[in-house]
Amino acid sequence: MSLFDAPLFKDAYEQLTQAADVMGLDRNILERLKYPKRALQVAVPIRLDDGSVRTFQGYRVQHNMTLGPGKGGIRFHPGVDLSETAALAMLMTFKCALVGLPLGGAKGGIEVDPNELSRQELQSLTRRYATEINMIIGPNVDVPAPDIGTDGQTMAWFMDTYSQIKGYTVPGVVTGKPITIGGSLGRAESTGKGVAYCVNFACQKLGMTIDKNTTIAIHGFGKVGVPAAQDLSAQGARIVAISDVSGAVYNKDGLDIEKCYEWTRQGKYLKDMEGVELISNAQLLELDVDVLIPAAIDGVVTKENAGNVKAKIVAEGANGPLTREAIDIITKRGGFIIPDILCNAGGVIVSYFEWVQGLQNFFWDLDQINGKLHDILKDSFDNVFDTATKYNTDMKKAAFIAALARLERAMRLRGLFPA
Ligand SMILES: NC(=O)C1=CN([C@@H]2O[C@H](COP(=O)(O)OP(=O)(O)OC[C@H]3O[C@@H](n4cnc5c(N)ncnc54)[C@H](OP(=O)(O)O)[C@@H]3O)[C@@H](O)[C@H]2O)C=CC1
Ligand SMILES: O=C(O)CCC(=O)C(=O)O
Repeated sequence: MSLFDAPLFKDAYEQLTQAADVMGLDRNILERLKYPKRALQVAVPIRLDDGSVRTFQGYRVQHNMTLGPGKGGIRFHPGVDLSETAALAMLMTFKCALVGLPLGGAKGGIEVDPNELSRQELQSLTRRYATEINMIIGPNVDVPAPDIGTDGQTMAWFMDTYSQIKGYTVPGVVTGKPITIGGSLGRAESTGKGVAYCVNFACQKLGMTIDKNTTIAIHGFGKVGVPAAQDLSAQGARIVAISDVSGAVYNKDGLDIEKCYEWTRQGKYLKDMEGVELISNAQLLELDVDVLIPAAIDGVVTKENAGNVKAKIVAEGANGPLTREAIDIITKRGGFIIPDILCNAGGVIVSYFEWVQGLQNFFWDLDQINGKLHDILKDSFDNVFDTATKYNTDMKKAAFIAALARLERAMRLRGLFPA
C-alpha cells in the first residue's frame, strides 16, 4: 500500500498541501517534504515468560532533518505501522519548526499491546528494539522520547542498551528519562501542562475565563491527559469526563481528578470505578462542554461524528485526533481548534531542554523550565493566531504555514533551493 493511501499520512499530507496553497509555497519545497528522509523497519523477536518466542514489527522513521537531529517519541500500541509512524514523523518536523527548536522530525514504534506483556517482556522488547535501530539513532542524529504506551522506564532501558553498545553512558540518546539518570524536571507533565497553557491562551483570545463554570472533557487519561486535567482542575475548571481504553467516566458537577489518577495509577480501568456514571468514549467526544481535549489516539473525530462535537474549543492534545474533514466541519460551525503541532508541543519543548541540559551537564530548576515553556508556547500561539488572521485561514492551516515558513527559510539557506 502506498503511504498516500494510509489515512493518517494522507491526512497529514493533504493538510500540508492545503497550507502550502494558501501561503503560495514553492511547489519544489513541497515536493521535497512529501516523503520521509529515511525509514527503518525491524523485526523485534523476544522470548516470552512462557518460553515461547514472539516477533514484533518495529519502525523508526526520520522525516526531515534540515533544522537538526531527528526528534520524536516511541509508541508501543497495536495500531502502529509504517504509514502511521511516517505520518507522525512528518508532524514532528512541523511541530519542531513551529516552536523554533533546532530539531527535525522523527517517530518510532512497535506494533504491540503493552498491556499484554509482563515488565520483563517489555524490557526485552525495548532492549531488542534499541539494538535493532541503534545504527540510525544518537544524540546528534536522532533522539527518541516517550509516546503512547512508553514512559521514563522504557527510555532508561533504551538508554542503557545504547550505552552498552557504545561502551560508555550516553544520556543524550533519549529524552523523557527518569531524573536520576539525566532526565529533566518538568518533562513528565510538560505535554499536558502545555495543553493547559494553550487552552488558557485560546480562552483569552475568545474572551472566556477559566472558572468553576468552565466544563472540560478529556479523551485519554495518560501522560498527556492526566497533567492537563490536574492543571486545569487546579485552575478551577470542572473536568466533567475523562476516558481510557475501557470507556469514560462522567460527573456533571466535576470529577475528583486526584481520585481518578490514584485509580488508574494502580493499573485499574476507569470502567471499574465506583460512584461515577459510565459513558462510552464516543459519547465523551460529543458532550456539551466548553473545552474538549482529545488526548489519546489519532482519528477519533471524523466526518461521521464531527457534526455532533459541541465544544467551543477543541484542544488537540493527541497527534492527529481530528481528521481533515472533521476539522472543516468544526471550523465551519465556529469551533476554535488548537492544532496538535502547537497544542501538544510542550513535550518536545521540554525534551529539547532535557537534551540541552544533558549536553551541558548543567541542570535547571522547575521554575526556569516552566517559565521558558510558557514563553515559547505563548509566542508560538500568537504567531499561529496572527498567521491565521494574515492569511484569513483557520488555526490548523495557520500552524502549518508558520512552520513551513521557517522550514523554507532553512532549506533555502542550506542550499538545496535558491535563497
Ligand atoms: N507523551 C508525550 O509527551 C506526548 C504525547 N503526544 C500524543 O498524545 C497522545 C497520548 O499520548 P500519551 O498520553 O503519551 O499516551 P499514554 O499511553 O500515556 O496514554 C494514552 C491514553 O489513551 C488511551 N487509549 C489508548 N488507546 C485508546 C483507544 N483505542 N481508544 C481510546 N483511548 C485509548 C489510554 O488508555 P489505557 O491507559 O487504558 O491504555 C490512555 O488513557 C498520543 O497521540 C501521543 O502521540 C503528543 C506529544 C507528546
Ligand atoms: O519529546 C519528544 O521528543 C517527542 C514527543 C512526541 O513524540 C510528540 O510530540 O509527538
